[in-house]
Amino acid sequence: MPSEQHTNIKVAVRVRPYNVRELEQKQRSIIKVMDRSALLFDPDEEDDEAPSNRTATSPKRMNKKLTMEFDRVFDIDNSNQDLFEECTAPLVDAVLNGYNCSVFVYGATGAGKTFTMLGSEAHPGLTYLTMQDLFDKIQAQNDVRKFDVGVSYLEVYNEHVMNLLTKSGPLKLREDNNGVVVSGLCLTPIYSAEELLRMLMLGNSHRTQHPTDANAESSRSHAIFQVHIRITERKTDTKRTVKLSMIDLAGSERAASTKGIGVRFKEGASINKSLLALGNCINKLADGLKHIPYRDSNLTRILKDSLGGNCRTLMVANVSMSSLTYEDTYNTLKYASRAKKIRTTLKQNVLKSKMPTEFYVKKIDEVVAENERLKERNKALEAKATQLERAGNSGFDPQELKPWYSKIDAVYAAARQLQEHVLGMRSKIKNINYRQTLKKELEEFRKLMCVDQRVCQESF
Ligand SMILES: Nc1ncnc2c1ncn2[C@@H]1O[C@H](COP(=O)(O)OP(=O)(O)OP(=O)(O)O)[C@@H](O)[C@H]1O
Repeated sequence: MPSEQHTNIKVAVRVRPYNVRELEQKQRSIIKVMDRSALLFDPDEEDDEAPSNRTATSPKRMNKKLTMEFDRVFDIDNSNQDLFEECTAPLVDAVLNGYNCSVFVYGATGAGKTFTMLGSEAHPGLTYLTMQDLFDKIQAQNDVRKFDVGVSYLEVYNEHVMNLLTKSGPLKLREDNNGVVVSGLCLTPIYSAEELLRMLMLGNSHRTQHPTDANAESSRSHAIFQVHIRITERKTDTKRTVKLSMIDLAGSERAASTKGIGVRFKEGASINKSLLALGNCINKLADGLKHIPYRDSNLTRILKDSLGGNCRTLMVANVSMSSLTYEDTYNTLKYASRAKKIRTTLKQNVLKSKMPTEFYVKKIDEVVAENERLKERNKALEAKATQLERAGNSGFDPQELKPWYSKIDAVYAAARQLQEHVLGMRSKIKNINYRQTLKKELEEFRKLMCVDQRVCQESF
């Protein structure tokens, strides 16, 4: 039986260094990293390492002087590699052990979410490092396990769910027994790390970006990169399906801080609406409430299983240390503190694929054998009854036969029940075989569709 454990969402905070604009404006630092897991928000003048940085334009000091604890705090000199080694490499092991995992980055525009998730050529981000590690580990286990890997890359832009890997219209979300499903989304099969990273780059190039005041290359959509892996144990044919999701959320800035107008304002409003819905879900989950309003936005519908489902989740809260982003940083840290309280339930995903049929075949053999045995016993009892009847005709008391008659009736009833059971089992087997045939055909069809799509993609 797969075991079940409860665990809290892990929250890491990453502080980014000053950018040129912040340096030019000589802003004071509103974050002081205390140690590996604590920071001081809005420190006192004497805690402030650069008091001379204060200018007349600096926002008024609020003196919150809040000490906040997280699972890990990464300071300005920590690299993407540091985050990978401490936070996402353990998730790769968990995925290969059959647990769904999610990583999402949260923070204001320009706070370093995309830098953390995607990085650059010189500083590869978490997605790149994690995928590389995943494929290295897959390669190392190839002798004992077979891996089928498929990826999808979606963006939620103005509440529309778009496929970043193929050019198609908005996709619809629907719910089934396995959770929220994106209708018409076809996974792209992947056979190597290079191919996977190519898909990632292709998706990134399709992502909606526009400059804002705070970030020249601001991502205006939420991006969800998912790797679906079917792991087959070569020895036992036991299968597990697991999912690793890497989510780069759009900036959580207040609409006013980016001064958007027209289309940009609509974007900002939509981003804020979905992040507000995310905040509501985080608050309710942290309070342990039963009803969580996932349906309030497409983003929260997609993140449902990462937040409240069967998933090991890591949230990276990105913040800048500059007082220019005082409110946004404070809000991000408040969100992150709330998220730390969310508990998820972890179950190892195990799907026994061939077992049920074998199991039922064995069971039917047992039932048929039992039926034969009862028939024999029945025959013997009938013969005995006839004998007794004859004996009764020769002066035997018929009352003595009564218990034998009821025994015979009971045997008949048991035999009838077993026969019904056998019929039931046979129809179950038929159903299973039929379902398996359909599944195979569906997989073939999907593969064909994927090949078609890739051919189309390549020819564009
Ligand atoms: N830790 C860091 N070290 C060095 N540079 C960084 C770091 N974090 C972010 N930057 C730089 O800051 C700028 C903004 O970062 P990024 O695009 O990642 O922000 P973002 O949070 O994704 O913003 P948006 O929500 O607008 O997309 C980029 O030029 C990026 O290279």
